Amino acid sequence: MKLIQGNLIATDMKVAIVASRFNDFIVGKLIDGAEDALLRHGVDPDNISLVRVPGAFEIPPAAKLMVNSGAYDAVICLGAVIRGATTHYDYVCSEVSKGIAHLSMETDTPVLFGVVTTENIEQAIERAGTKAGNKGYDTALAAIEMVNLSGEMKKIGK
Ligand SMILES: Nc1c(NC[C@H](O)[C@H](O)[C@H](O)CO)[nH]c(=O)[nH]c1=O
Ligand SMILES: CC(=O)[C@@H](O)COP(=O)(O)O
Repeated sequence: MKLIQGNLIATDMKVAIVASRFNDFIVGKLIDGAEDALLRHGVDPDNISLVRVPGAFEIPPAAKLMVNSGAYDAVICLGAVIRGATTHYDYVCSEVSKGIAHLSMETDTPVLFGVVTTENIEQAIERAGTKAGNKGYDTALAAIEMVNLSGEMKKIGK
């Protein structure tokens, strides 16, 4: 059986991070985690661009602009949506996940979903560098793997 998978080699990668400011106490930690993963896997700091948007709802349109620039090997989307007292949470989560998923399907550029969606602030803190790890780090690793995998899949049939 021929296994096709991506390595974690990132030395020549150009990466865009699109991160929302809402709940920045959490999102800032996700950005730190993503930057840590990228730098420790060899990405040049000058090849990382950070775009800040107001809230998670604004991530998909900003990510689309970064994809369409053609300047990046991957686009990492980071945010923190924490349930409040109304159904607003459900609509924001639904549209952000749908928007990022749709974008990832309409482009060959890997677009990664690093938006934590939690019932409360404690769950968000756990996923921003404490007992449940850092979802920003995890998402950046997935970006590196997908860029490598994309390169491998382009060799198929050649
Ligand atoms: N409640 C949260 C929001 N709400 C704001 C929206 O994302 C959007 O910016 C606004 O509706 C204007 O279009 N955003 C988050 O990222 N996290 C939340 O918990
Ligand atoms: C995820 C949200 O939009 C939420 O934080 C908004 O809070 P609320 O539902 O209390 O207005």
